[in-house]
Amino acid sequence: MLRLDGVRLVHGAGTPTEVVALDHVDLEIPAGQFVTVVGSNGAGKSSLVNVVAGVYRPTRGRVLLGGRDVTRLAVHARAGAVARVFDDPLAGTAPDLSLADNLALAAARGRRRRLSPAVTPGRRAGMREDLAVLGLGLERRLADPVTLLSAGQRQSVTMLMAGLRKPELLLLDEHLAALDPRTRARVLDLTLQMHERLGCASIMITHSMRHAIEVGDRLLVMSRGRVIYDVAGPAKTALTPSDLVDIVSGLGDAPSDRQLLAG
Ligand SMILES: Nc1ncnc2c1ncn2[C@@H]1O[C@H](COP(=O)(O)OP(=O)(O)OP(=O)(O)O)[C@@H](O)[C@H]1O
Repeated sequence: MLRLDGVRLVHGAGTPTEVVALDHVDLEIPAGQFVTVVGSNGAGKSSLVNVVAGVYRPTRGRVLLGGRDVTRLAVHARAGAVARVFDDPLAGTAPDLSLADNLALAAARGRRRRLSPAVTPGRRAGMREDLAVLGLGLERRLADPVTLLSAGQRQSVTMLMAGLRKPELLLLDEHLAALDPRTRARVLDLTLQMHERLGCASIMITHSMRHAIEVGDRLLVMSRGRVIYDVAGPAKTALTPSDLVDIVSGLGDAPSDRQLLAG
């Protein structure tokens, strides 16, 4: 379970370029829940994920993971519990290392490093099995540097790597954005299978209104650093993309920033 208590994040505090990226964010996401997040540019979606991942320390408030206060833990210190997939398919893997080495590094993430051969024959067999599940023939390419793989193949491998450490939390930062429609559908399937298998909490940032509505259990809309709309169940599935565009752009039924401030 992920919990944010009164999280505020200010960049450049006290300078002329001060920006309040997150403000009064209170959020609980139980294990097993898949949450989609939408909002216009600059709404605070990446800031939310960055605070949860430990990239930024909140100016105020707390972040709890599995009941543990991780607010002051650095990215590497929570890497065993939090996995993240970025929008750039090239960001999640080390390009010059082989597929096998990338998988070995991912499996070791968040663990104490030991001086032992990274890829034993036994581990190689396990990697082939894991890769075969992707259905991309990558189980025959363990020795290839990942730079030879297509964007969709790399993002699929990144998803696989994210799941290897059995994280409590999966952060998906527009991870489908750079993919063509067919690959996008395949990586989304893989994402949902992984979420089910891990039983973790997942947060998926998207600019696709259709995905935001159709995927997952709960939908959050962010605006100016706040969660202004939080919907689940039948009310979520009843939304249309056009309703959601209205809410995101401040024309719909979500409470306005003015109402939130008043309340
Ligand atoms: N490192 C930083 N330094 C200063 N300001 C920042 C920094 N990171 C984000 N911001 C500002 O914080 C606000 C929220 O940005 P954030 O990236 O979280 O928005 P977003 O909803 O993810 O937007 P997008 O959809 O464009 O990615 C913006 O005004 C942004 O310019």
